Amino acid sequence: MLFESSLNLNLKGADISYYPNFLNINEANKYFETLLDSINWRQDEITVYGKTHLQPRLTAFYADNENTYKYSNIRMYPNPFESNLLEIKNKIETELKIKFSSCLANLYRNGSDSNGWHSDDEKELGINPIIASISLGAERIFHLKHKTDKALKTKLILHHGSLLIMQGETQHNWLHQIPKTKKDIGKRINLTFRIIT
Ligand SMILES: O=C(O)CCC(=O)C(=O)O
Ligand SMILES: [Fe+2]
Repeated sequence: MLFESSLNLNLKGADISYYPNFLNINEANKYFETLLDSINWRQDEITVYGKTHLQPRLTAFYADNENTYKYSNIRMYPNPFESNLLEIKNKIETELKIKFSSCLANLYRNGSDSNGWHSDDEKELGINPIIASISLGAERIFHLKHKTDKALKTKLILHHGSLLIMQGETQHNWLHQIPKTKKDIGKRINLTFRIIT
């Protein structure tokens, strides 16, 4: 059973579980190497608090429909799914028994790339979205903090081949980020499968 070693974070007003070995090492290595080249990576300009700057990572957006995804004042137009992403999507869907429509991919080129505090609460995700997030490559730290109760925060390392699932009220009550790190680390790919209708 793939999910035998899972961890529920047990956070107030959140439903987050973590599966460190969702992909085995051979699958994880293969997907990391192929997706670095096969994904249509780009660096967009975003506008946050009225200021426009380049996003501190590369991204790409894939979907099996035409629906766009708008966040931080950019609108992402989907590419059709490519074969490796489809394989991973199918594997997650088989395990979770949920269909995803879309995948937002992130490439953190080194420790200077990051993803600032946010919730995935855009209206096209619907209420209480489920997000399945795959990590490949360098390990990065995932920070979580409660929106109102300042005492509540936690962090976990996202391992190569792992799956993190956020669902329920998580995005209402919590923010997450991938901070920069001064460590000399390599590239990390993150794939967030979402339902965008
Ligand atoms: O890179 C990660 O693990 C998080 C990505 C993320 O939060 C997002 O794309 O919304
Ligand atoms: Fe996010």
